[in-house]
Amino acid sequence: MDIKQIIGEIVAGKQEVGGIKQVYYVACGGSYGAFYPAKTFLEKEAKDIKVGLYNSNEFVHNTPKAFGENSVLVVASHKGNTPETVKAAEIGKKAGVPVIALTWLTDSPITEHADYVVKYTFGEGKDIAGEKTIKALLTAVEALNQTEGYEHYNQFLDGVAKIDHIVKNACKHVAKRALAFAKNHKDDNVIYTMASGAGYGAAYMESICIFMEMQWINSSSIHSGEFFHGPFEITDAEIPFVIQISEGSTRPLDERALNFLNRYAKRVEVLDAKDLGLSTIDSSVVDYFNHSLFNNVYPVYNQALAVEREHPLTTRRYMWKVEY
Ligand SMILES: O=P(O)(O)OC[C@H]1O[C@](O)(CO)[C@@H](O)[C@@H]1O
Repeated sequence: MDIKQIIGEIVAGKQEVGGIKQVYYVACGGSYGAFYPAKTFLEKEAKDIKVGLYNSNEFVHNTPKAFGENSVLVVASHKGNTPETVKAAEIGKKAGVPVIALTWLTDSPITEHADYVVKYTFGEGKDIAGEKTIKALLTAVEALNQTEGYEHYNQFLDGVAKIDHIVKNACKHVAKRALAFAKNHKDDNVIYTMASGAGYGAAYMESICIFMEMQWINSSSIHSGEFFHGPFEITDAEIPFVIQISEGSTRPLDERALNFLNRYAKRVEVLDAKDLGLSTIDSSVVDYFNHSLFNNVYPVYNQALAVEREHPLTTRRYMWKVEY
């Protein structure tokens, strides 16, 4: 069953009780970040459907009161075995809420508590349109289109059809810059990321899953709009930033932050979605494709950084090794 059919079945099943009123996205770490575009999509485009994005353990211990007969729960876990995400799915299943599980390993614990299991693409040469981020977005787009209606549905599907090509070209485009970045930053003990809008999740993932988890470099993902409300005080010629300049409605926030960095910082890596080819996607929907672009361009930098620092991306000292 594809996502359109899954949502169709859920919508039909909820007709008697008043339809879908809330969609909850629940996951941890990289999977949590991948839900960011779906969350921002429903926040902005839906009039009647409410959306929640939760860390799994927060959802388990602080379950929203509205979670119930009008809800849909979408969980994601790459290997399907993160205990708090499995628990969140179990809570959904027990409450009779339809649970959609996005996972790469379909033979995993999370699938025991899922009504619908959706496998996504992953790894070398993957189809970007089949990734977790786009699958999650499609649950949001279908939920909206099949209830309130979504005027830019066709433009969105056209964006899905274009994203793989755009991302693969962009990765080639940054290859040289990524090598230079890796050389320039190999000895840094802090690198900040900055972003806004639907693409913010990519900056969050780069900070927590790559710089902190996989490279043991201090980091924080600063929201471009929030930069001027505290973080900008740490700016100087030595402090490194990676800034995402998004395409779409929040671009002015990113440009304002970049203008400031251009005056007071010296070590700024600019990832501009416009330069990277995202503008071929219709402006009515382009916001929601920033994440897929940035999140797939970062690995070109990450591989180069890992080689230069002689610190493989697979190295962990605590994760999956000790009790936590
Ligand atoms: O539940 P998932 O998606 O398998 O995530 C497990 C782990 O993978 C990461 O997303 C990346 O290693 C971590 O943040 C997280 O703890």
